[in-house]
Amino acid sequence: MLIVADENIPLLDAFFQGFGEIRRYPGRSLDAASVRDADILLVRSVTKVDRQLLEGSRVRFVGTCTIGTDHLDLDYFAEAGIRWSSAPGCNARGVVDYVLGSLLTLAELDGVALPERVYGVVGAGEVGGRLVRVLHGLGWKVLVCDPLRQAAEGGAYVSLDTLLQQCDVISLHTPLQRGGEHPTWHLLGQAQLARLRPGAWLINASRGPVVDNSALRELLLDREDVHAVLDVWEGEPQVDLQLADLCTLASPHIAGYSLDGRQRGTAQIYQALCRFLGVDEQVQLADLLPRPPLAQIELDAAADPAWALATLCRAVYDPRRDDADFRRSLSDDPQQQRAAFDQLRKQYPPRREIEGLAVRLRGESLQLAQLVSALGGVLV
Ligand SMILES: NC(=O)c1ccc[n+]([C@@H]2O[C@H](COP(=O)([O-])OP(=O)(O)OC[C@H]3O[C@@H](n4cnc5c(N)ncnc54)[C@H](O)[C@@H]3O)[C@@H](O)[C@H]2O)c1
Ligand SMILES: O=C(O)[C@H](O)[C@H](O)COP(=O)(O)O
Repeated sequence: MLIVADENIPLLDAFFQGFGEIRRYPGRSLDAASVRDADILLVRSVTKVDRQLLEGSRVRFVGTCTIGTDHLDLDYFAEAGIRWSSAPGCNARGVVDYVLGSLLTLAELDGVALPERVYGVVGAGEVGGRLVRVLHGLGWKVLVCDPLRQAAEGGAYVSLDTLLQQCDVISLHTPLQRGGEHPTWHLLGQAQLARLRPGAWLINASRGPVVDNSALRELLLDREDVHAVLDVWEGEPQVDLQLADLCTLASPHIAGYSLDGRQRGTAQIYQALCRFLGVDEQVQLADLLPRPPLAQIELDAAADPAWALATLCRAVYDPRRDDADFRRSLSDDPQQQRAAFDQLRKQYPPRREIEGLAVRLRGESLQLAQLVSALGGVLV
């Protein structure tokens, strides 16, 4: 069996070598010739997998080691009888950690207390749902907009208009949908952006085109009170340099790039492939994932909760490093800029997740215990 795979999928050998030959390619250069003889195709988000790529090939199964599926032509897969799998939720926690780290930075810049802000989460699936649970656990006020879940479940969801009107922080977690009943392409266009509250913070770690990037650039030129955090970009790896400059935090689509999340993505596709082939799983992620470098944190029960929150989050991950690396990489030469975007992602340093962080409390503090549990930490 021949497996053709994006070279940036971690643990390819560990999970897939038992199935046959693995041929690796840079994801952006995968073409019809490289996949023609493949039985199995394993990709990341940078490869458009459609009729043009697959027609005439032997590919029977496509696995994308990502949450997003907007790069897959699922209608074509159905027509051609090609089975597929994504990796739902694999790196959702990494995105939550990115949002938390961004909030901490924005709060310091604006001199505001995070519990006093009203949070708006757009899209409450794997990522947004986890974020809502963390924010609720911290006792902060959260409004959620998810018309699909609202229609399916009812409950306390609000419209995007209400969210924009009432929330100081807007965090976007929808898939990229160009059509259908609830399209998300330019969900935040000029009209919606103009409704951002004074001093609003906008975070987009979903897909670039969910926000009209030109409209956001114009807004930021006009509204110094607004902070934007962008991890994803319209047209990436090409980035609007002026927009990047106007963003308070900017990064090259790495919000979900925790080591755990990336390796989980591979593991989930391995499991899906085993199901497709009807074979038993031989490899377990738990045997491969290294121990986190931060073994444990000890907090005194008298610690200030705001300080404890920042300390716990930043001990694990601080997006300011990614912002700094990204800004250093930006170049007026478009080719160089695109290459640097991909390079930063390819060489992304190991980063772990806050969930599971072991925390010892010296003394008793219900407030700190609740904070640790809201973050997904484990009290030891
Ligand atoms: N930046 C990154 O590194 C990174 C990492 C992981 C996921 N993502 C992206 O984040 C997004 C969310 O991922 P997820 O795993 O939570 O997806 P998901 O499918 O689990 O959840 C998406 C939610 O959005 C809702 N939704 C759909 N259309 C909507 C609309 N018009 N308005 C409001 N809500 C709407 C859906 O009902 C669903 O509950 C995706 O675009 C994914 O590709 C980015
Ligand atoms: O969809 C996802 O899972 C994320 O956006 C993920 O971070 C994409 O990573 P990539 O496939 O571009 O390496």
